[in-house]
Amino acid sequence: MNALAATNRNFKLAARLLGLDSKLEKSLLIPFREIKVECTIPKDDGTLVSYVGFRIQHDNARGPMKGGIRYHPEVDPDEVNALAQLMTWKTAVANIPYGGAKGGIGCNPGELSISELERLTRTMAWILDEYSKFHGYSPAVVTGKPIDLGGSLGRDAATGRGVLFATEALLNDQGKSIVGQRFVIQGFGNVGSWAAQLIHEAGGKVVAVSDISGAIKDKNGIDIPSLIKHVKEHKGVKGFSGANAIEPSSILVEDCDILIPAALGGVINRGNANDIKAKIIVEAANHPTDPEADEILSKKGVIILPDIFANSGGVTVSYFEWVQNIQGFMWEEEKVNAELKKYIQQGFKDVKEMCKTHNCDLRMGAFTLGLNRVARATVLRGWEA
Ligand SMILES: NC(=O)C1=CN([C@@H]2O[C@H](COP(=O)(O)OP(=O)(O)OC[C@H]3O[C@@H](n4cnc5c(N)ncnc54)[C@H](OP(=O)(O)O)[C@@H]3O)[C@@H](O)[C@H]2O)C=CC1
Ligand SMILES: O=C(O)CCC(=O)C(=O)O
Repeated sequence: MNALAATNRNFKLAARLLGLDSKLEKSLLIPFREIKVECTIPKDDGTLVSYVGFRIQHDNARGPMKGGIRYHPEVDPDEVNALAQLMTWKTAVANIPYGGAKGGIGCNPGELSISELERLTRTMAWILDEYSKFHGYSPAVVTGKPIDLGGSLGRDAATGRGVLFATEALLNDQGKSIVGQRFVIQGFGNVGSWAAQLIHEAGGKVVAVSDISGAIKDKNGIDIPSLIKHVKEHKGVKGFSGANAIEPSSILVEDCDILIPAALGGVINRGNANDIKAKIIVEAANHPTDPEADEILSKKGVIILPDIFANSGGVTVSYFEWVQNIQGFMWEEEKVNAELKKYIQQGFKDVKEMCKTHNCDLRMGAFTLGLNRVARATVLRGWEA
């Protein structure tokens, strides 16, 4: 099932649980605005190359439409649409004053030089610069900026740290702690590597990890600081001497207590769901689990902390960055992390409350929470059937 069909299905299930008015339901599903552009840029060798880009703004009932940009050769409008919609529910679950949006550019960023990348998009600092050329210096218009240009301390680690806090909230609810839990992590980029490092520091055992270069395993727990050093030097987990190489395709079905997909969408599907051994899945990636897999995993008793809650640490600290820019006052990293913890703990309580009210799993708890908040804001702003 493609990302949009899967997201729409979850949306419709949640709308039914909430008993949402059918016209309101339809209006919440349709994106506010979809933009497609062709970016033609000169390559470093002087030839011209064209890339397609999308920006989908899904909903602004609760505030400005917020969301990142995905650079991937196979990015398509349906996927960006699904990701934009997920941002609307995610910002509502996190209870931050934003709507949802997402961008996508059909390119392989690894194949572009720094100057080609700047010509194509301009990254966060370049976006700030471009906007400021026309409107005056405006740091709050973009988040994820370098610290020197008004970025927030703690933003780099925020999604991984949020994953840790979300996992702790669930384990505490079960009367357990992170100490000694065995984790498998797919993806060792920004989110996966920070999650691994923070879980390791908190006493969890990361027993297997993968990235595009390969996969490694040590059932006694991988030394994550040494692995991070290795990845910096060798550009991937492959060849790390402190663990054994395993088949990358087996990463999701490795023996563990908690599985963290932190790479791509759609990786947990009916092809592998039956073989998953984890008792808990924490969705650090966006939409890693297909609805068919959701059903299989639910029958197996696997608990899933859904993406729109589990990976909300990133956009929450982006919100803190925006707040700091507007205040003109930079917070200490301890404050950023402490505030993030409060938001994630409150989010978990709110999701659980919806699970109780609607007798549903955590994914539907999060979807009903997000939808309900956006629906309320829409009606309060004067929506008429
Ligand atoms: N960054 C953020 O703040 C947020 C990110 N997310 C989501 O988290 C996920 C990861 O994002 P992020 O860490 O920022 O991205 P990165 O690009 O930094 O990292 C992605 C990681 O996944 C690896 N990877 C790619 N393909 C595969 C594959 N087939 N098998 C195993 N590993 C693979 C990459 O390997 P390699 O490096 O070798 O290419 C890399 O280690 C995405 O779904 C993103 O949407 C969600 C919320 C916020
Ligand atoms: O920090 C941001 O605003 C981007 C967050 C995002 O794109 C996501 O949560 O998927």
